[in-house]
Amino acid sequence: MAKIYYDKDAKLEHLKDRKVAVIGYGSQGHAHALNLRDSGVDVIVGLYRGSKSWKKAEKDGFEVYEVSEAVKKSDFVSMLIPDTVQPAVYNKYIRDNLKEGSVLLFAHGFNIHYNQIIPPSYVDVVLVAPKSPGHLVRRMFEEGKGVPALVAVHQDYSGKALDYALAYAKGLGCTRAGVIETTFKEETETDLFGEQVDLCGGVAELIKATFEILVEAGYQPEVAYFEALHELKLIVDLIYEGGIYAMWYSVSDTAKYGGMTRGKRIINERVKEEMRKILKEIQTGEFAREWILENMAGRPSFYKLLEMERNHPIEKVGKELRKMMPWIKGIDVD
Ligand SMILES: NC(=O)C1=CN([C@@H]2O[C@H](COP(=O)(O)OP(=O)(O)OC[C@H]3O[C@@H](n4cnc5c(N)ncnc54)[C@H](OP(=O)(O)O)[C@@H]3O)[C@@H](O)[C@H]2O)C=CC1
Ligand SMILES: CC(=O)[C@](C)(O)C(=O)O
Repeated sequence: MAKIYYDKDAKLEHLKDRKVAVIGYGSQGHAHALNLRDSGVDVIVGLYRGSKSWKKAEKDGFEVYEVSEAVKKSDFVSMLIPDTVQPAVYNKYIRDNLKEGSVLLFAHGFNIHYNQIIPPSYVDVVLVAPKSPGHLVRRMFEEGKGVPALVAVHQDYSGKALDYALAYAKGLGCTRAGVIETTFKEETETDLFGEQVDLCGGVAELIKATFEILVEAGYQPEVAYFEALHELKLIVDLIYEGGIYAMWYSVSDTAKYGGMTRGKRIINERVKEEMRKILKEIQTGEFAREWILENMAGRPSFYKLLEMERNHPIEKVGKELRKMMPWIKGIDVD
């Protein structure tokens, strides 16, 4: 059984004399900066000139500096910019400004695990990876709750790297929920696998396929939306609250029988074989190389695919129907 760390196992005092430079102010960056400051940590923000996040961070009351300046003014650097730009920004603005004994923190292990960033020997290198989108890291903290996280130590120059990681996780509110110690390898490979076959990729394709097949069979798009997407949230909440069995317990016997017999025809052995191939591509670095090359080429496929997602018919139907549900907070995507 994994060792799980909670509030009692983490001491914010380890950050008492530290100045944390949160580099990036996006999904994770804004949440980390706000939660840490609310936890009494001294936080500044590092961005690039012209960043649309600069004004947001200033409006939230942070001192904002260009990345190199923020690193020079700090002894704890939190890398919360996109994985794809981290190596270039690190090499140009961070590496030569890191003080001996600084802590270099990541929220995803990609660039350390695939050797895209090689830190100097005189710093601690740690991971604090919230298992949640950034906006919920903030929302749950404000509600007095927390999201679980993974922590890992890649390099322990000070002998206290895990203490710093746990203190940071506590500052985010993650030790309220529980924090598991892992490795950069395990966090990276499981996170990539989950977001590709389940959380993002798999779920999105299942929702769209359900919607498309119902609509092409002549059912109303609105009915298809409620079945394929809206109700999924309610079902997943049941699973979140009490596990898959609690969901079976709560749905009708007809849904139990239909789901237990037909679900295995969807996620069948052929599908599982494809999932194992995807995991292999992650473990061998094949996916990482493909993603790095896609970015070096200017993201030709990435933007085309994203546009197709944005223009899928389910988006138009959903936007109209969600207007009828004012309790849905919504996320500003423009
Ligand atoms: N999104 C999530 O929920 C999760 C993300 N992570 C990890 O967190 C890290 C940050 O990801 P995420 O929060 O999603 O990133 P976002 O894309 O949401 O935010 C990126 C931030 O970095 C800024 N930025 C972009 N380029 C540069 C640059 N060259 N120099 C300085 N700042 C820059 C952006 O400013 P501007 O907008 O102005 O360009 C923005 O403020 C990644 O390692 C990711 O894997 C981990 C767990 C979950
Ligand atoms: C929220 C999370 O951890 C994801 C889906 O893996 C990500 O956004 O990188």
